[in-house]
Formats: sequence, structure tokens, C-alpha cells
Amino acid sequence: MTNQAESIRVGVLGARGRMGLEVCKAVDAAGDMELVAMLDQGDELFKASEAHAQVFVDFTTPDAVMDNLRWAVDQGISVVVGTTGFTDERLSQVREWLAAKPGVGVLVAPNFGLGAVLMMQFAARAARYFDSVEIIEQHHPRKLDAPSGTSTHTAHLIAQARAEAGLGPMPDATKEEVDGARGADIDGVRVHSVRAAGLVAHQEVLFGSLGETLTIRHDSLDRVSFMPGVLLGVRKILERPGLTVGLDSFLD
Ligand SMILES: NC(=O)C1=CN([C@@H]2O[C@H](COP(=O)(O)OP(=O)(O)OC[C@H]3O[C@@H](n4cnc5c(N)ncnc54)[C@H](O)[C@@H]3O)[C@@H](O)[C@H]2O)C=CC1
Ligand SMILES: O=C(O)C1=N[C@H](C(=O)O)C[C@H](O)C1
Repeated sequence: MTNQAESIRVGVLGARGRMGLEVCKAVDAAGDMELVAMLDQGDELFKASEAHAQVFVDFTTPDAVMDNLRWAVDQGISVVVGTTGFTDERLSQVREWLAAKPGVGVLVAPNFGLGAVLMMQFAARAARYFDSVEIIEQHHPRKLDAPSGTSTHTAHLIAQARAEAGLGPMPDATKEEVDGARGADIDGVRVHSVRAAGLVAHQEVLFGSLGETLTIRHDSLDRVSFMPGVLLGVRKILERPGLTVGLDSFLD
């Protein structure tokens, strides 16, 4: 149980990675948190329970995250997850683990940037009014996965909004002469992944209809952009048992 007067004891998984390093700094600087464990590949997770971590923050890899989550939930440690690679099957699995551990919370957020959360909400709102929509996500070239978790989540939201509005497939007479030329098809929404040195994390959602286009764009220019969202997740997760997907409900 949390004593609200005390600091929240936080363990960071992936602590030597690009995001993990930034999270360690942010937690360390937060007056209401204590950084009790910094773990990376090869470190034993039990060190975090020995340090009495109440919340884990996981920014590791899609290959590693499920084992970390399983272990944390079993130990009764709540988790704020930024790592990508969450399919519906993975989310169902996490729900199953949590069902046996009432009181434990897991937040899986495809993007902790507050602007990115709004960009996804705006895109979902615009989706019903346009014939066409495509997503262009742009990231640094050391990113391991494509398409990004953010673009996949955005595509799901847009597809859901289009279906609810009764919209059919988008107009598109193009024959793909080279595989991949039209990007990935996620729930009927084309997603194009750009990787280039100098980029951090960027996404455009391009809508089109008769005689007009609407572009909704978000840019993370520095990984500090994710920290207010991560800290919000850490502060709220102890009061939110079960699985929460996306930061949206924590912002309300
Ligand atoms: N949700 C969000 O807002 C954001 C999500 N991400 C996602 O976070 C993940 C990490 O991104 P980066 O920090 O850029 O990657 P990175 O490659 O710089 O860091 C990953 C770290 O995890 C470590 N690691 C691997 N297996 C581990 C294990 N079993 N236990 C503990 N540590 C382990 C690696 O050694 C590495 O230090 C990616 O999936 C990325 O897409 C990145 C930025 C924002
Ligand atoms: O790997 C990254 O850098 C990022 N990953 C997340 C994603 O795949 O959407 C979030 C953000 O785009 C940065």
C-alpha cells in the first residue's frame, strides 16, 4: 500500500537506454519520487523488489517487455510501460495476469508526449469527416520497430472512428508496382515509416476530402517531451488497478 505522504519508490527498466536515462533523471529530480533501482539487460529483476520498488517504468524492447511485466505483476509491483510492440493478444495476456492480482496497475502508453496524445485525439475526431487519411511517422534510425507504436495506435483510432461513422474503404486506384510503395496497411489505414539521422519522434496525419486537406502534426524534438507524461503515469498508477491503455484517461 502507498503512504501518500511518502515518496513513490520507482524502479527503471532499460535504465541505460535513451529513454531510460531520461526517466532516471526525471524521477531523481521529482520531489515526490525516489529512484530505488536502475536495471538494464543482464541485471536481476529481484534487485528491484529487494529495493521495495512500488512502480516500475519500462522502456526496454518489444522482446523483453512481456517477461518484465509478468514478473512485476506477480510481485505486486505496478508498471508504467512505454515500450512498444503491444498487440491485442499481448494486452489480453496482461489483463489475465492482472485479474489474479487485484490492486496492481499497468499503464501501457504508446506515447507519453502530451502533444502526441492530443494529436491522436484530434486525428480520431477528424476521421469521420474525410474520405482519405494516411499517416507518416518519422523517427531516429536506431529505432528497432516499424511502424511506430504511436502510428499503429492512431490507425486503430481512425479506423474505429471511420467504422462508427459508416465510412467505407478510402478511394485509391493505385496498383503497387513495388512492394511497400504504399506503406503498411493497418486496419485499412496506410502508414509510412521514415527513418533518418537527426530525427527524434514525429508524426503527421494527412486527411483529404473534396478540394481540401488537413494535416495534424506532432514533433518530439527532445526526449524530455515524454517526461511529464511518464511522471504523471507514475503518480496515478497506484490508484488505477487493472490495465489502462493510453495516457488519455490519466489526463482527464
Ligand atoms: N511510449 C513512449 O512515449 C515512448 C516509447 N518509446 C519506446 O521505448 C522503447 C525503448 O526506446 P529507447 O530508449 O529509444 O531504446 P534503447 O534501445 O535506447 O533502450 C532500451 C534499453 O533496454 C535495455 N534492455 C533490453 N532488454 C532488457 C531487459 N530484459 N531488461 C532490462 N533492460 C533491457 C537495453 O539494453 C537498452 O538499454 C522502444 O520500444 C521505443 O519505441 C520510446 C520513446 C517514447
Ligand atoms: O522509439 C521511439 O523513439 C519512440 N517510440 C514510440 C513509438 O513507437 O511510437 C513513441 C515515440 O514515437 C518515440
